[in-house]
Amino acid sequence: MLAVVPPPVTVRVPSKVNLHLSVGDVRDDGFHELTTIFQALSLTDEVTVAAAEEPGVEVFGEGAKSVPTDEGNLAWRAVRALAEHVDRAEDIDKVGVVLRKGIPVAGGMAGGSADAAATLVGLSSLWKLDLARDELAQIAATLGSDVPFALYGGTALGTGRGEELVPVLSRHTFHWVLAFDQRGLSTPRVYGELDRLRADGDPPRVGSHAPVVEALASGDPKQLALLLGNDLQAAAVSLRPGLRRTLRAGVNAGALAGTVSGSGPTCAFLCESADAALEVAAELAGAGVCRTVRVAHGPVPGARVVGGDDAPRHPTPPQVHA
Ligand SMILES: C[C@@](CO)(OP(=O)(O)O)[C@H](O)COP(=O)(O)OP(=O)(O)OC[C@H]1O[C@@H](n2ccc(N)nc2=O)[C@H](O)[C@@H]1O
Ligand SMILES: Nc1ncnc2c1ncn2[C@@H]1O[C@H](COP(=O)(O)OP(=O)(O)O)[C@@H](O)[C@H]1O
Repeated sequence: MLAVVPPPVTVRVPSKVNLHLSVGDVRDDGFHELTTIFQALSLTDEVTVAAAEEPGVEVFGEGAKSVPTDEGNLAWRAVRALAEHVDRAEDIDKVGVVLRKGIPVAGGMAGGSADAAATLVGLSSLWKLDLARDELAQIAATLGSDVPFALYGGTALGTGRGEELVPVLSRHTFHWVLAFDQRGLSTPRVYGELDRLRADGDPPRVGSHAPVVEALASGDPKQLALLLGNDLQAAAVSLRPGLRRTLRAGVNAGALAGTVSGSGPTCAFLCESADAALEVAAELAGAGVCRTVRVAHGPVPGARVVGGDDAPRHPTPPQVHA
């Protein structure tokens, strides 16, 4: 009898920007207590999970050369974690994962976390596991602090180490320009630099997240722009001083405000409209302060199946290269 091979499953998964990131004390487990507001953006990765004779991960696209393809890849860790969760560890020898990256690697936009979340969704579909998203989120949290958010997407308040999520009402669509830097920044290094800055002095801290929640409900980008804040920004700028110039250039190009995304070095600029974002992107691309510029909008949904390999592809967001 012929074995029935299930068709490959492709999952599209968003990046994120932290609209507000308040870093508290270091906990006993080495993680920092966070209060953050995530927004999922239309800059995405696509992850295909398939039954394969050769198991493993292949990576294409943005920054592919710097992504590990061994056990260090978060997508592969997701395969292992899900397989162990459903008692099918022996079956991972028949799983292949292909990553098509649009999210910059080590860019502060949670690309690796996105791939892990997409792999959980893709493999549970391939294996017809019918697991609730909340169950996947529990596995996701073991893989990284940002992984649960990539499953849900939208706009959410994250607490704990970032993995405890509550949705936040966000009216309308916000338009962003993203400036990718030449090289990535390591997340643990940026948290370490913040600890060092705080030991030496008192870098400014963002206030309460409550006004950000109100601005999101109002849907007014001008109101939100005044409130963007990130405690990790000082640390990212300390490690990569050129980011100061990038942040200035985005605002000079007409953005309402700019922020370092998470641990950086990607800078995210909030714009008044989709047209304004295209204008800011074009001007920023010409300013010579970053490697590449992209436009994106948010909020968008979390990791979701878009079909098999031959399913029609959605257009990627317009891209402007520096
Ligand atoms: C900074 C943020 C903001 O959303 O995102 P990125 O900029 O990396 O995308 C996150 O806190 C990153 O989350 P994620 O990248 O999943 O981090 P994890 O793998 O869980 O942890 C990597 C390392 O970051 C530090 N870490 C992470 C989260 C946290 N609440 N406190 C920490 O101190 C720890 O040094 C940890 O060993
Ligand atoms: N699937 C993946 N995509 C990108 N990076 C990955 C992946 N799996 C593991 N990594 C490693 O994780 C590091 C952080 O990657 P990423 O999630 O893109 O950045 P950030 O934590 O800044 O949002 C990378 O430098 C890379 O070595």
